[in-house]
Amino acid sequence: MAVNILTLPAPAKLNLFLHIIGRRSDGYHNLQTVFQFLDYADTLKFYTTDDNQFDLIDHNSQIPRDENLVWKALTALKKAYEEKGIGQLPGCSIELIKRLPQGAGLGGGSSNAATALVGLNQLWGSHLNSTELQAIGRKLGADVPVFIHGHACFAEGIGDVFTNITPPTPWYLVVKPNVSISTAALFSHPTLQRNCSPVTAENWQQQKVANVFEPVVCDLHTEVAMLRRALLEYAPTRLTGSGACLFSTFETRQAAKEAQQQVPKELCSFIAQGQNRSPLIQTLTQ
Ligand SMILES: C[C@@](CO)(OP(=O)(O)O)[C@H](O)COP(=O)(O)OP(=O)(O)OC[C@H]1O[C@@H](n2ccc(N)nc2=O)[C@H](O)[C@@H]1O
Ligand SMILES: Nc1ncnc2c1ncn2[C@@H]1O[C@H](COP(=O)(O)OP(=O)(O)O)[C@@H](O)[C@H]1O
Repeated sequence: MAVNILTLPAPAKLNLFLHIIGRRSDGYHNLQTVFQFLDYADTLKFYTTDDNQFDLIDHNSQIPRDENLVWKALTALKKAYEEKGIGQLPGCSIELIKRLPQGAGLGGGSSNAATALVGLNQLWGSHLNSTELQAIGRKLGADVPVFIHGHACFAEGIGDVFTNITPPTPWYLVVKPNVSISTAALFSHPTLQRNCSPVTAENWQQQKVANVFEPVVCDLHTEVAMLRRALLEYAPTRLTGSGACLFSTFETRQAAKEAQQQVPKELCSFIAQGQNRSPLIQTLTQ
């Protein structure tokens, strides 16, 4: 009989701002951004298996197993353990319970991958440290390392070099317009601003920062532009990552709730509080 041995959250992130400061020879872009985690998450449940095999149980994401970042993380970590000469890993089945919308700029897939790496590493004997897990995660996606890092931070490089910060923890109303956005297509869009003046971990809040994807996404999708204008009536509002989610910032949950009531019902939306540490890391260090 399969036994549940570990349950971990895979939280959403917001990019409080996002600047591109240059293009790299490998096709990636050098960014500056601030990552903050939310208390809103997918869940990964880890089970023992009777036959010592590996499996992914995924009832609602519709992603083929081989393309699922949880499966890719499991495969990559198994390989790293084998390379270290640590053989005969205990079988394990991971159940993925999704709440985060996809293609949302909330990093759901990356967060799932990071949580799988951290959880499996714990189950298999914690042979890799955070830096080693981040190196494996980076190959799965630029956004994976920050979820392993686990602290709110100012990030540079491709989004994988971190300086911890303590941003305020307001309430966010997060709204996903009904549009689908490809991160890769946006990074190669001709009108994207790629030469922002650098800011620092110390001064970004005093500078006029923005998300460079926001004007491009609003030009491509009028529904995002309209929703942004509507939300701006209630609170400061910005795109997270490459979209499509917008987030509005409130001092109280009540104020966020009142604004949520004005958002058209067909748009998926939720209220979450900003966190200075990822709920995943909080769980592991309690
Ligand atoms: C824009 C951000 C901001 O946090 O988030 P999302 O909108 O995805 O949430 C990330 O940089 C997205 O990271 P992630 O989604 O992991 O990117 P990857 O899978 O590694 O790459 C997807 C595509 O984006 C491009 N890419 C990504 C990161 C980066 N610093 N420069 C890039 O040019 C890559 O060339 C690739 O074509
Ligand atoms: N477990 C997963 N959860 C969400 N998306 C996944 C997962 N595995 C693979 N993906 C793929 O990753 C892409 C980006 O998803 P996600 O990380 O949610 O992006 P974003 O931060 O851009 O919203 C999705 O289009 C999806 O096809």
